Formats: sequence, C-alpha cells, structure tokens
Amino acid sequence: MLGKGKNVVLDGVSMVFGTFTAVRKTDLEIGAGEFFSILGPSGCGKTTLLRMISGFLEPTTGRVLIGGDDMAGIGPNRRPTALIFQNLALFPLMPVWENVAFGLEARGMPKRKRRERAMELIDLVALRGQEDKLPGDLSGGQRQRVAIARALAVEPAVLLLDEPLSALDLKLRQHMRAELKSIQRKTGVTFVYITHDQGEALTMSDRIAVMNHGSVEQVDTTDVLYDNPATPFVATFVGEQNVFRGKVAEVAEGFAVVEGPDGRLRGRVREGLSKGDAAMVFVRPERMQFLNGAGLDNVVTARVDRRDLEGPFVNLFLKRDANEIMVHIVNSGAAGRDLDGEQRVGFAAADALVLPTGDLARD
Ligand SMILES: Nc1ncnc2c1ncn2[C@@H]1O[C@H](COP(=O)(O)OP(=O)(O)OP(=O)(O)O)[C@@H](O)[C@H]1O
Repeated sequence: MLGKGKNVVLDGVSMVFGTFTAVRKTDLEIGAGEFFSILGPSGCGKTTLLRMISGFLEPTTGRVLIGGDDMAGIGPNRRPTALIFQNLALFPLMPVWENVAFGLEARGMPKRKRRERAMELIDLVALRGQEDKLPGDLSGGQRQRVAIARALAVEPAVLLLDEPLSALDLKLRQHMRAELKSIQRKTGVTFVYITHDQGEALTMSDRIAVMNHGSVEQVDTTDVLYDNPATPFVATFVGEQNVFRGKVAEVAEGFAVVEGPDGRLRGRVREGLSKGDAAMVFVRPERMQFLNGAGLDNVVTARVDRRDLEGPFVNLFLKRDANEIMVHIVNSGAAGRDLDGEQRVGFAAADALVLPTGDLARD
C-alpha cells in the first residue's frame, strides 16, 4: 500500500539568489527509510535545501538524485516526494477521508477504492472514527495527522516535512514527535524533517545535519552529535553547554590542557589543535558536579547566582567573573536548595571537549 523509501543524494548542490548564497556547496546522502533531520537557526538555508529536493527550486550548481535517478528538469509533481508544511492547507469543506484521498482521484482511482485506501491511511495515523468529520471539527494534532495521511496516500518514497509541528502547543508537539516517528517506522518511507528545534530533532531522528549560514557543519547520529560536536556552533546549538576559553598549554594522547581565566582545564581533543592555539572547553551541565571535598580532573570555583526548578531536575547557575556556569542536577529531594555562596564545581576530563575557538550558537 505504501511507497518504499528511497535514498536522497545531494551532489555539490548550492543555491544562489542574485548575489546572496543561501546554500553553499553541499554533499549529503540521506539513506532509504531513514528519519533524517535538517536542523539550524532561522535563515540558515534549511527550507531552500528542502525546496531543491522537492523540485520547487532548481539548484544553482550540483545534482539531486532520488533512488539513484537524477532529478534535473523533473518538476515537483513528477518526483517521488510529498511535502508537508506548517500551514497544512486541508480542504475545509471536505470530510477527513476525502482530504486523505484527494491525490488519488487525479490518478483515476474509483471512489469506493479511494475510500478503502483512505481508511487504511486513517488507521495508520490513528484517526479511525474521525473520517467523516470536517477538518474544522478536529484538534490541531488530528489535523496534522490528516495532512500526513494525505501526503502518504500518493505513495511517496520521500516525505519532506517543513517544521510541521511548530503551530502546535508544547504538549501536543511532544506527543506528535512519538507519533511521527512511529508512522515513519511503520511505512519505511524516507523522512526529511526540517526544524530549528533541537529537542525535536534529537528525539525523532536517526541522523541530523546541522546547518549554519548556508553550510552543513556536521552530519551524524543523534548520540554522536550530542557527545562529539564537531564545531563550537554545533556544540552550543544542540543542547546546553558550559564554555571555558583559553589557550592550549599541552596536547597529549587525545587530551589537551587549556589555560585561561578559569585555570587549567583538561578535556578530550581531536586533531587540529597545537600548543598556543586559542581553544574552547565545552562541558554539558549534566556532566558538572558539586564537589563536596572530593577531587575531579577539573575544578572551578564560582558563586551560586540562582536556582531554576524544572520539576524532575534543577538547574543551578553560578557566576565566575563574566562567565556563567550551569550545573544540572536530578531532583531527588531538596536538590540544590541549600547551596549558596562560593562553591567548587568540577568535571572529568573525559566529559569535556576541547575545540578550536569559533562562533557559538547563542553569542
Ligand atoms: N527566493 C528567494 N530570493 C532571495 N532570497 C531568498 C529566497 N528564498 C530564501 N532566501 C534567503 O535565503 C536564506 C535562507 O532561507 P531559508 O528559507 O532556506 O531559511 P530557513 O533556514 O528555512 O529559515 P526559517 O527557519 O526561518 O524558515 C534567507 O536569508 C532567505 O532570506
């Protein structure tokens, strides 16, 4: 009943509007049946990349291949893709099932068969019982599922989703994440998902490409992206980070020591840094600990500034001169309530990553 997922290859693709380069030369391979996200801040070129895959834009340079076929000169309607936007554009006067079956009529499928096919898809997106309602009588999340069923009805090999959840409230968005992932798994269709929401990308994707200023900075699985970001931008765009600046004092056996205003800090390093280079040390807030006398590879003294209760966990913010340090602790009782004044916080060298100085996501 459903199209089988195909791979998408971008081979030296770029997009220039007049004198402005929206997407720099990009090579990317999205696997058949993969849930692949393109993540980045507003204006970084995500939608432009998606429009080149869908055929609404012809790339300035390079080729788009879907399932091995070069898409040059092939319009959006003739590509094995379907597109879902934030603005769903459902037909308000058509019941749910006719909305889902809409693309099938153009293919000359008789009405009874169309309804049958629509019902299969309505089951897939868990909307059984809603098929005769009008879109206006559904919740936002249900409407979203109608749009997904409609896009899947035409049996695309690749489903392109452009921030489809951004109009929904937080609870519904979180629920729809699980739902989208399960639909993707059941169908085996390749999903290319555009978002600026790193939480969304991390929870749903097999792999993520992080974009910044028209370039893909890193493509990796979610765990690798979180634990081993390739650049300061990726390190700070995906999740929270503590950042310590300084100069490399030593490099040996996969670790570097960075000397700066926060002292001598040791962390993991890849190639590309030598003694004297400007560097940044990144540590996730959940890898920082308050040190009650105990030692750790790295120790920083800072003053407790504020405590944010998030419910299941607590974020403690400490100040050290101009630097803010965030420590994330599990709320197993009165977490962090009695902490104030100067405190020693620390982290293991294995939990810190040293990268060459670069642009941060939230500068
Ligand atoms: N047709 C166009 N002509 C000129 N510039 C364009 C055109 N389309 C997009 N751009 C520019 O290209 C850049 C990338 O736009 P794009 O829509 O791809 O970003 P995005 O990452 O999807 O952002 P958002 O999350 O805000 O939608 C932006 O600076 C935008 O203004």
